[in-house]
Amino acid sequence: MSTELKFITEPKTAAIVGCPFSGGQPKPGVDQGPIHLVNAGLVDQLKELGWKVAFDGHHQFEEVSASSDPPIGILKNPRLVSRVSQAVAGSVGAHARQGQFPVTIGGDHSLAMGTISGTLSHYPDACVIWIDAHADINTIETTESGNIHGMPMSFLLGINETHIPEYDWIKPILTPDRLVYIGLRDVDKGEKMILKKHGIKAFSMHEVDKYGIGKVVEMALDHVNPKRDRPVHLSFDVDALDPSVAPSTGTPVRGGLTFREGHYICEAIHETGLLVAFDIMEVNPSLADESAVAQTVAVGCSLVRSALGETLL
Ligand SMILES: NC(=[NH2+])NCCC[C@H](N)C(=O)O
Ligand SMILES: [Mn+2]
Ligand SMILES: [Mn+2]
Repeated sequence: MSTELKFITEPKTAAIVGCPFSGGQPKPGVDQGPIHLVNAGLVDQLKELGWKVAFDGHHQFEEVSASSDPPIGILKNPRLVSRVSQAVAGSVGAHARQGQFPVTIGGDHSLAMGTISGTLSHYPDACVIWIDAHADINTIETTESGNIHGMPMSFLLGINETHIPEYDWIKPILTPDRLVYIGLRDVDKGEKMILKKHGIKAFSMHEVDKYGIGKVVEMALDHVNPKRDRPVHLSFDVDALDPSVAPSTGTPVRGGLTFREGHYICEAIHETGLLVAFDIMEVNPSLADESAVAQTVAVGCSLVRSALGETLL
């Protein structure tokens, strides 16, 4: 491994948190993402990098019947999404407390309510670097789709005006200055207003084009981690990558990160030594043909390896 991750205890252990879950959005298949990533050899690849790997199967989430989970406002599967993320928060938090490095594989991005809550339960001053085509910060008031995978940040920041008791378990301790985005290019009108109102820093594809990815990652770190002392949670939605690089995902948007730009982000953040958790989300193996699926799964695995210290030389 190139750099030591300073918050992680020896012998370095990566805990795979497999989350076969699709309830935060309507397209079936994204729940199969984690199974494909593990079947592609992710565990052995991380061992090859020098990690001990803890993986004892994918999460088995409780079932919540559709009839007992009617929409709240227009939010779909609100109780199910909440309970699943609460369970994930428990696992991620437990691994973090043991000094392990949780690698959460989704599943849709609503799961980040769980992963980030878990990280913050052990590292309350952690910052979040969110790599995505989307801001996923819609509130109960602004969401047009009602898909909760477009909303996790609003719950984590505590900026919803409407109170939904089911989500009371989320402690909104993340502050807007400890969140930064890279890769945005499909941001809803309401989300743009939220980003402005709270002064949340975002590097869209425009800034990636303008400054180059090296400078953008440096500026992003300077913003959320000026003294380079805060633990970093990196949440990576594969749709941040261009659809030519990662085609098998539910909400692809053209004009995305190249293969190298995506990997560079993971490598550079690993190099800080501050990384404490990584999510790879929104791989949907039932979208696109077989070779496109294999390509997307392979990219998912290689992003995880980069975040865990794989270097080119
Ligand atoms: N995790 C994702 N892929 N999110 C896509 C969100 C799309 C849209 N902004 C919505 O709120 O529905
Ligand atoms: Mn996205
Ligand atoms: Mn996302």
